[in-house]
Amino acid sequence: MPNQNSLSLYEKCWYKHNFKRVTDILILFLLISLLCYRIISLNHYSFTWFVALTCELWFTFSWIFIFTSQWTPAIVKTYPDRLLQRVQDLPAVDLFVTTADVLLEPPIITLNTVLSLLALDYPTNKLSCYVSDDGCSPLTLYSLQQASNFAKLWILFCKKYHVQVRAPFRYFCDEQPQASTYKHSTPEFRQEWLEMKEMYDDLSRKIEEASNKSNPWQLDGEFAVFSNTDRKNHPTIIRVIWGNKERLLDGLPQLIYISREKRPKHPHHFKAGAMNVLTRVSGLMTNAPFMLNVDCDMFVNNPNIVQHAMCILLDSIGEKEVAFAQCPQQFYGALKDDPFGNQMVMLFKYIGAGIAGLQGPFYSGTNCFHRRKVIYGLSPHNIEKGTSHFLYIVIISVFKDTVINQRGDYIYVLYILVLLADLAGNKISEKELKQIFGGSEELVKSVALALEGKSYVADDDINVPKVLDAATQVANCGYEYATGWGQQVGWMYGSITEDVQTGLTMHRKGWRSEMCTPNPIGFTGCAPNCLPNAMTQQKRWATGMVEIFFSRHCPIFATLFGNLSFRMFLAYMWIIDWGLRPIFETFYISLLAYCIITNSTFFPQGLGLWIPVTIFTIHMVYTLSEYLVSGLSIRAWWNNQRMSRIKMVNVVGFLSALFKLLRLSDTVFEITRKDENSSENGVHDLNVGRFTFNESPVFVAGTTILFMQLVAVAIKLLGLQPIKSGDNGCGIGEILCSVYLIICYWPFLRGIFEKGKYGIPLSTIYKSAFLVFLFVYLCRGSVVG
Ligand SMILES: O=c1ccn([C@@H]2O[C@H](COP(=O)(O)OP(=O)(O)O[C@H]3O[C@H](CO)[C@@H](O)[C@H](O)[C@H]3O)[C@@H](O)[C@H]2O)c(=O)[nH]1
Ligand SMILES: [Mn+2]
Repeated sequence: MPNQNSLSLYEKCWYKHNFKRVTDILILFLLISLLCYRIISLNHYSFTWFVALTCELWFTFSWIFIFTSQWTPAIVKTYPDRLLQRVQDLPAVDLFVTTADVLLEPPIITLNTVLSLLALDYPTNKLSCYVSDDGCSPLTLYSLQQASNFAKLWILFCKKYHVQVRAPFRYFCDEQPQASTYKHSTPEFRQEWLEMKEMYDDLSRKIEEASNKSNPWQLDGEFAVFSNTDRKNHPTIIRVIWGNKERLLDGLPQLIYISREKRPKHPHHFKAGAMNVLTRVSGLMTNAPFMLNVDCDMFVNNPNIVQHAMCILLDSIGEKEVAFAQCPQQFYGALKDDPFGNQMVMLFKYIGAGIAGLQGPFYSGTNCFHRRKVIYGLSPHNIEKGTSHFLYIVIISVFKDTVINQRGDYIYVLYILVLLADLAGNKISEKELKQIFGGSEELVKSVALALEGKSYVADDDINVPKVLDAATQVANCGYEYATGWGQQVGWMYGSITEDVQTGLTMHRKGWRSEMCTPNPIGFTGCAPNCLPNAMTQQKRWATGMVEIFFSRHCPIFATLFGNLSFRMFLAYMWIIDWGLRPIFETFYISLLAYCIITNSTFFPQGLGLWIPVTIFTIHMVYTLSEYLVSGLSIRAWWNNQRMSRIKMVNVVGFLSALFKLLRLSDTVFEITRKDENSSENGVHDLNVGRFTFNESPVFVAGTTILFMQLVAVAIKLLGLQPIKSGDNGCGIGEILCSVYLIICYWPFLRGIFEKGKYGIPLSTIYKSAFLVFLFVYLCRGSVVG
């Protein structure tokens, strides 16, 4: 029997989906045939054929991104029992929670997430929880203070009865304790259960009352700092809600509230900015070598999740190669049959596992365990970086003016410093550290120690003026000026999908990442539960991806000049394609309507028509079979098919990134609304899952597509198409596709005739009608012309 100490703490197993591979290759083959067909039938050459060829070329690329991403899926198995045998003294972990708006993210949700973190099955003296409040709300601070009183008893209760879900609102959502799920269903347990539930109800009532209090909130005593503050204009506020000076094993993990300074005209970089402040403040207070970050709605679903993640990060190989351990995102209270296509079950199952089998999962912004030193810019030791980094320096020098932002020269110097330091074996002098990490002596000291893998604690008691002053300094908005934060170190700036971009910089340096998927899964949160929220989230992602593609973080550079593996590059292109593909889809869909309106054709003729028909049929049948095999319904499959059409025309995301690139406007991080009981109140509601609309431009795009197809089909039915001599008029293929799109957009069609939130606003209808009028006019013009 092998020695326990020689066994690895986690294992990664690759597996094959043979049937999937065959289907994927078949589709690729058909796509390439279609391209060949286009090219050899150049005698049809026209503008429409050129547009069709370009779009189909892109769709083929898209397919390559997808199928290479899911070609070699892998699964990771972790062994926490081996970890506990081997590691006597578990490392400290700083827990970060971000919240930004008390209306969209009710404090009761944040509080539940915090409670679930405080109750983790991990030595409590090793945990410190930092809550960043970009909303600067006294209500959030108040809720956390109230929570800390409740937390002591809650933690005891959870540990005593091995509660799995430690977010009380989920645990108590049943009126009765579910006896079957607890071994300890004794009278004593039932009694304690009732007491805890009562206490939690009290707590939530208190917070609800405080939320409903008329404005302004009573700002006296401890809350006086919040008077005269605006969420966009206020000083730094840091409160140690619970310090654990003695570092008692059975105490409460430390709990710290931070609202970073905000001033108008100062860039705040949304979540990335908040994460960097959390990193610096925690660097001064606890400086744990590992950090977990979660969105305010992502509560712990497996109390042993830290041990599982540590198996990956402390493993002898993982230690040298793995930058972060990412837990998947799963959602509670899922609506039946996934009407808005945002549960992403299949996506995680196939592509998620596939990418995990490459250089590792993307960092997805939440549920992720990071190594502090990697966040501080360290590269893996065992990667040969000599030549590629030298090349990188040369390239950066050549493209300095175009690739690097306005603070060009300064950032450039920093770049070279970091790269040279990398080459010289990761030794950076204190002066250079100061240039990169900013002017705080204490922070620089703690960074130097963190980079060497040593811990640093300013003071046992974090609640003393010395520590708080230093922490306030690094949370102020001027601190980052002319430093490397957001450029070389910390969470990266420049894209509103800071997560993908930050993960990419790590992969570029040659780090790997691993998926951490114990059973039960580590975290659960809430997915958008109405169409406008789902579309806004999609739009944000699309924008962020385009921002990354057109920046110096573009994966093409990362694979050419960095250590991003080629297949990982294709995987990144798969996600970036969320932002690029809508453009091609929109052109393709418009082409369809154009051909019907002008009585022309862009589909292949004769036998060639079978190519797209076969691609479509195989794809539909195969995806359906995947859904059924995974135990999902036909309805769920259809909803996802439909939503992928509806979301893909979300060109608005692309356009807002384009406007930013052209410096016409700036992008905004629109926060996703979180609801405490997204499912419960919907179970008996027949309207749950029904499409609702608002004035958002994303609906103008959808309504325009629908009108376009309706007009096209009407023109065909009414025989208003121009007469064409010869046989190259519009055929059945175009009509069928158009009808298919109308079926996908059926909820929009209903929305035109509905009132209130179920109806598409008149202003949207007018805008779309105008656009379609223009489109038809131009189409007709092109025929006459
Ligand atoms: O200025 C801001 C904006 C957002 N947030 C926080 O960032 C988190 C993510 O926002 P959310 O609206 O929940 O984003 P999601 O739609 O869930 O987006 C996903 O994608 C984002 C990037 O677009 C990542 O940042 C998220 O972690 C990831 O869950 C939340 O906790 C917010 O409180 C801030 O702290 N400051
Ligand atoms: Mn979120």
